[in-house]
Amino acid sequence: METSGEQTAADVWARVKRRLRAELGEDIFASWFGRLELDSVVEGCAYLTVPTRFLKSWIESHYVDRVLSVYRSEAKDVERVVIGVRNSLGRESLPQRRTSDMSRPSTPAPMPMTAQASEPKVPSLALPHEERTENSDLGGAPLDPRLTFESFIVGRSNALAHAAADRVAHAPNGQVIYNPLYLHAGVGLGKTHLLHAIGHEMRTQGRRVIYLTADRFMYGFVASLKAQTSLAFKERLRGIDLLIIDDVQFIQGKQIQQEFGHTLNALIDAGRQIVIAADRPPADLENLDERVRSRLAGGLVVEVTALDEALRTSILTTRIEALKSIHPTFEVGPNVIAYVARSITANGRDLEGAVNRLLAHATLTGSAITLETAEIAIRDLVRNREPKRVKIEDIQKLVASRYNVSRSDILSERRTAAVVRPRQIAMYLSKVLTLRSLPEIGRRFGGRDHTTVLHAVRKIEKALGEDHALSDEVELLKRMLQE
Ligand SMILES: Nc1ncnc2c1ncn2[C@@H]1O[C@H](COP(=O)(O)OP(=O)(O)OP(=O)(O)O)[C@@H](O)[C@H]1O
Repeated sequence: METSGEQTAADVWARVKRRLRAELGEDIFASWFGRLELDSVVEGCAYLTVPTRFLKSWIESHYVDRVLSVYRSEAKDVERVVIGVRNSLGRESLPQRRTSDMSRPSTPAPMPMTAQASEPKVPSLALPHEERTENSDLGGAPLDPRLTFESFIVGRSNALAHAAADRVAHAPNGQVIYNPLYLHAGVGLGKTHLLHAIGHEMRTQGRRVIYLTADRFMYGFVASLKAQTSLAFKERLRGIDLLIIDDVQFIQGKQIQQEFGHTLNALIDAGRQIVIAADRPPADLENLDERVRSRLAGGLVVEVTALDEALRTSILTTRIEALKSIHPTFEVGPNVIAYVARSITANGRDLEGAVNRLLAHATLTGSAITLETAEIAIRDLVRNREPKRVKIEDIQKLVASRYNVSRSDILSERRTAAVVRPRQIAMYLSKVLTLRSLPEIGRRFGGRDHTTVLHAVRKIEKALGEDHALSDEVELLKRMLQE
């Protein structure tokens, strides 16, 4: 049931979006804010979500101050804006596990899927009440009760990471081993799962554990700076046994990085265990200072590689078995499991989504899952994984909106610097992201000659090697176009 409070927050959010659209213009708004949604407003913090990490990092690095100031002009009590990524398949959809920890709020059992199945409810970013203690004072995020060692399936790709996590979590006499333990992997391969598992395990041993995402670390620090309690923040972190930081690649801002470095040093020197996860190895964390990178690399660095078919099959089988305790009639034959394991290769999150889609079909049709129904049920997940075809028109639109020119400027004869550079970038992106030939690209850029396109491509290639900011920018544009 909606409360009037929720309605007010939704009204404010609608006004914020209207203002952003008016201030930034339709193009920019549609490119970056069209999929930004309000999750909740808790204690002066507006939690907003977007569907991809890329959008999150883009908005954070380019627009977060703007969003906050517009928000504040509509709602004075909002002091912070935190942007999270909506889990595309929703963590809620994990099977409910029986845990001994009955004090935690139980998580809803998997929902039968309906037409909204592919866009399930966004998990709330707000902390459950039980977690609003020491953990929330430090900006800590709750641990998901479902992400435990018991529910983690070990296979070739994650055996080393699992063994290291297990050793850290079960170290005798609170010993500190591999400090920091640094896990890295692509999206959805189980890093967060292992971090939470370590956290749960150490909490059950009565150890003091703080789990922070990079956002929470940054906002925790900024908030305590504002309140002039940064010393206390550091000191309190030093009083814990285990600090877990997830998605460390998102830590940005000079002062925050420094603080992060100090915190690492202080905790490691004080013999506290640190466990970190990121989407890349320490050496590739371009945002971070060299000293911090080498500190991160100084413990044990382990990569989780892509889930192989045997592991995918085990994850699917275990999930389906777990769901059967709630939906006893849910039957999925080994041939269907094998088909799903072969088709969904990307990550654990998509496997979870596939199982939920199978459950939805089984529940809605009341019949057993066959290969044909499985194929229909997971079609969108399989299709989404095919590399996206990028259109030149989309490149032109995106680049134009990014550089505040119009698409017709890009196609025009105009030769002012404000137009030439974006045009060259758009040509370069067309060359590297599409299969079009140089003459074809030239034709689509207002009927230009192929040598003009070649010149633009070479020019941008050269500039990318010399200008890091440009190279980051172009990389972001590429990712945005390919998402
Ligand atoms: N080995 C595994 N056993 C069981 N579940 C797994 C395993 N690997 C991944 N999963 C599941 O896949 C989903 C995604 O995993 P997780 O959130 O840990 O990924 P991640 O590597 O942290 O991804 P991201 O970088 O997007 O945060 C979770 O539901 C997790 O439980």
